[in-house]
Amino acid sequence: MKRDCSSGSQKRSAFGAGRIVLASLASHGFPSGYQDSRVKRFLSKNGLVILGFTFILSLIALLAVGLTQNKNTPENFKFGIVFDAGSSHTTMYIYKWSAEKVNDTGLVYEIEACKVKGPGISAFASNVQDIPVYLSKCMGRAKELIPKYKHHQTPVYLGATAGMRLLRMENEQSAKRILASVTSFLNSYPFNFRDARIISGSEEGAYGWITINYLLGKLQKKQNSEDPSSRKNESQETYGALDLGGASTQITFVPKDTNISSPIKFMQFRLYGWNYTVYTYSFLCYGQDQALLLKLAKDTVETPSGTLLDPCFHPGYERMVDISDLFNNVCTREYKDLFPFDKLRIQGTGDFLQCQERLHNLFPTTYCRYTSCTFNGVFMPPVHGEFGAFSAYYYTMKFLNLTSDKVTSEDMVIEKMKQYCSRPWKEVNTTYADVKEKYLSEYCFSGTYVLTLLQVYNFTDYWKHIHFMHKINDNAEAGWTLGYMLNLTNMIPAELPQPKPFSRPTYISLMVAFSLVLAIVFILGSIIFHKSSYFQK
Ligand SMILES: Nc1ccn([C@@H]2O[C@H](COP(=O)(O)OP(=O)(O)OP(=O)(O)O)[C@@H](O)[C@H]2O)c(=O)n1
Ligand SMILES: [Ca+2]
Repeated sequence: MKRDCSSGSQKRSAFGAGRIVLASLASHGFPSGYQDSRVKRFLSKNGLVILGFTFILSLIALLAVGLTQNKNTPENFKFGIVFDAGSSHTTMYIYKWSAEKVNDTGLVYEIEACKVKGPGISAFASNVQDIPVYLSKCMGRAKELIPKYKHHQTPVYLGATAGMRLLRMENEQSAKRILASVTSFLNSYPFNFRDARIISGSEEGAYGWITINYLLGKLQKKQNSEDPSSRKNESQETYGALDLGGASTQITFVPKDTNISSPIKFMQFRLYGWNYTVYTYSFLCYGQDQALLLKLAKDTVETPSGTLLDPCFHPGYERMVDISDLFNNVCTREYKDLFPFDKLRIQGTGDFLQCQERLHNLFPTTYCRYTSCTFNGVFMPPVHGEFGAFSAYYYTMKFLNLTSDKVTSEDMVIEKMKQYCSRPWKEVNTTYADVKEKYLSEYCFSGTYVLTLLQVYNFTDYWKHIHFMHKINDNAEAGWTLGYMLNLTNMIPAELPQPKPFSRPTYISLMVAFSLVLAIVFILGSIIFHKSSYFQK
């Protein structure tokens, strides 16, 4: 009882302002008790209406603020341009990604692969003045595809590979002049030009490895695995990378035993919170164009006659090669000799087994100072894991219809090659009239070369672990360029990005739920207060 009285008086005193209103109404001639109860009723009725109204308004405002803050605003995209200045040709890649999701993996898309018309950039040693015309078409394409207001913040890189490495060995000044001309031309565009340089063979191998594992989601998948032992799980393991160019070839993979003593320093990467120990090696002169020159040079030295019967070309195929072109090259220089002819006539015989025998001569494997070697006495740990084979590995095997996962053994490839090489050139040429003659005439050679190289690497009983690939998951082409850009723009963090505690829908739901609870508590409190003060009255 005592408690009730005291609470009633407290509540009445809280309405002190109401008393002043009552006093003024009383002075207008109403009996004060009557006026007091009417005003109280008015307040308790309309107070509830006002409170309810305010509650609905607040709820709408809260929802509006939450949704506006979190609504799907048009994504803010970023772009990056990388020129792959290879030995046989140059391609400009444009990549696009969402600025908000910069550190996630698999989110960068290749939106353009512009093939520069003409030879590789190293062919411009004596005509650097033609470089602007050479590159301008693809740069025009970049201006078209990237919104103007993004130009100044779009980085542009040019990386030159084995063709320029060979030119630098031959004539460093020429290589410098080419890069200077490229730099000044690319600098004249409104983009954010970063640099034009010759990348090393190890970089080429490592960035190719990063590219395919990024696109295959092998780096990010580990993010979801809390248990480090699950790294042993095959699906979590990285893919090795096999890249075959015109002038060099790279092999890169995480060896099974990373503790073996190695004369070559393994590369160490920390990506998304995991350490990787990676073996990579680049064989200069073992790209498929240089390997063909190497083979022809050796053949010419061994049987010096103006005509070469060549089992690596189709029967009926003929080609003339300048002796000066054949030997005026860093890769073949050691075979240079005086010949009584200045042109070599090649006549195809189309014999796969003989071709393979000759190609094996390019890979001396007897000499090895280490626990295991590949060829030329180069250390290489045993191949391990799955492999992605791209660039000329892919072009060649794709043409020969050998990229399917159903091709599970080397024998299947051998059978196909035997049959393909023996086909007369005339028939091949008419069947594939739409294929560039330079490529078409060499698929017997290059198919045999791919097979031989993989045998030398010891893939003979391991064929089913090779996956020939070009565009991965429709995102981007396999190659070193994407990995190069991801690295230079710091898009692959060393540590795992910290996830947000709540997803957006959870965040909004929690905000609404707690606001509702607050509002209900407030309304209930008000009702209880009004009721009790009313009854007390
Ligand atoms: N559709 C195609 C395209 C290219 N090629 C061959 O593939 C090789 C070049 O491969 P690529 O990866 O383009 O080499 P580059 O990058 O130019 O050379 P490198 O990496 O050695 O600098 C060349 O021998 C070319 O004839 C092919 O056989 N079929
Ligand atoms: Ca290449």
